[in-house]
Amino acid sequence: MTDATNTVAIAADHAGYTLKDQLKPVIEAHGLTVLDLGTNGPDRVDYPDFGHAVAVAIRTGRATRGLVVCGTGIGISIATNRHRGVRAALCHDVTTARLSRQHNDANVLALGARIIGFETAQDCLAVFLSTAYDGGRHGDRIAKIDVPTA
Ligand SMILES: O=C[C@H](O)[C@H](O)[C@H](O)COP(=O)(O)O
Repeated sequence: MTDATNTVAIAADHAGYTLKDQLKPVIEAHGLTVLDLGTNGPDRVDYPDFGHAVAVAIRTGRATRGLVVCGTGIGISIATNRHRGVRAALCHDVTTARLSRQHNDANVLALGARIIGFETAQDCLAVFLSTAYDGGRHGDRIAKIDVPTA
C-alpha cells in the first residue's frame, strides 16, 4: 500500500503536462512516490479540474504534498487554493520556493510552464521538497489563512 506521507500528487493542464512529466524524476529522486492525476496529452483541458484533483488528494489523505502546473501557474494555483488546508505557492525562483516552505508551510508548489524553464522548475521543486517549515511565529499566521465557516 502506498504511504500517503511520502506521496506527491501532481497534475497539470495541456500547457503544463510536459513540464509535469519532466519533473517526476525530481520527486522520485527524493524517495517520494508520484500520484499522477493528469492531464497526459496536448488536448485542451480546464486547469481548475486539475488543481481541484490535487487539492482533493491532499484533503482526503492520498498525498501530503502536491505539484500543479499550467501555462502561468496562476489559474491552477488559484483553483488549488480554494480548498481548506491547502496552501499552493506559485514560485518562479528558488528563494520563493524555499520561503514558501519555511514561512508558509506550503503543501503545493505551483509552476508556470510558459514562464520558467526546466532548470529553474527543477530547482524550485527540489528546494520545495527538501525544505522544512520553520514553525514558531508563522503558526498563528497560517492558522488565520482559512476563513472560519459561519
Ligand atoms: O492560468 C491559466 C493557465 O496559464 C492556462 O494554462 C492558460 O490559460 C491556457 O491557455 P490556452 O487555452 O490558450 O492554451
